[in-house]
Amino acid sequence: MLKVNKIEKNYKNFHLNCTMEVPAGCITGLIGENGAGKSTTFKAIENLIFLDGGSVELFGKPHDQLTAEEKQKIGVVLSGSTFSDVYMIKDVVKILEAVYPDFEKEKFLSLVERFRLPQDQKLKEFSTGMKAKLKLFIALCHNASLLILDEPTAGMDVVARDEVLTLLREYMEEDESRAILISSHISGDLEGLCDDIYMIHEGRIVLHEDTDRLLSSYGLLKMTEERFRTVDRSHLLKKKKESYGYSCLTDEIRYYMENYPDITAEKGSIDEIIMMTVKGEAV
Ligand SMILES: Nc1ncnc2c1ncn2[C@@H]1O[C@H](COP(=O)(O)OP(=O)(O)OP(=O)(O)O)[C@@H](O)[C@H]1O
Repeated sequence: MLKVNKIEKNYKNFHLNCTMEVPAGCITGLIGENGAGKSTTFKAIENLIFLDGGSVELFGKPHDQLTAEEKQKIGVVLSGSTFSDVYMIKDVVKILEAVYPDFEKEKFLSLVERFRLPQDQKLKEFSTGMKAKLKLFIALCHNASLLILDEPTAGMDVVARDEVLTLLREYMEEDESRAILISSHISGDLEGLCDDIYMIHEGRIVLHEDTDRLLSSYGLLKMTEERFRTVDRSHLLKKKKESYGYSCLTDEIRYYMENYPDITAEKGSIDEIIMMTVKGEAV
């Protein structure tokens, strides 16, 4: 449904070089620290910035050749974008009715009620989390087949984040041919939601993995220096020197558990896997 093929974007101190794919029926996550290149990737997909190289395909077509109807099939949350502060929900509804032929007004208003957004206040009086929910409801309410969501949970508390993740799961359950690309720097949000996860660091994709495999097969191994010298390194991805020897990231934790009982093996959290992927040394 979405193919990002070796896109490049050069800023003064930043170079993006990214390849990724979002198939129909999948929720794909993009995770990375501040400044890693998530928003730049999303803007590139949305054709909001000029590319220095590569291409983006949406629904099998170059992204700059989509018809108005095809563009309506994409629901977008981008960081920063919002309506005028003086609008109230009823004004937003009027605009959405004019912009989207497929605008689902009843669904939109039921979400506004379900998530308790105030209908008698101007947007400038909305909290950050309320504004973030409003942006997401707009993306969800014009029957899009692909959602491109840049940090949709930014500014939300734990309860609101959980509610929103439930909403996204419901959206996929309604029609399994849909797809979602979602970014976050909070790994917990993506861990329980996404089918696969891309990690971006300094503009490059440093890891792409099925979420189940990431959680079941990746792990951290702790071993003495002596063991490190003799261990089979074919499934070691990164290493880090420690006082006791080495800690290593593996994508085959069971292999080491079965064959090296003297090695301490721990299933890593996604945050630990990211830290080792980014900060660890090549083996
Ligand atoms: N218009 C621009 N001009 C120059 N540099 C830019 C521009 N837009 C982004 N950058 C730089 O590109 C890099 C990536 O920024 P980007 O917003 O894509 O990161 P991000 O992963 O979305 O970060 P965050 O989690 O903080 O939102 C940063 O170093 C940023 O300073």
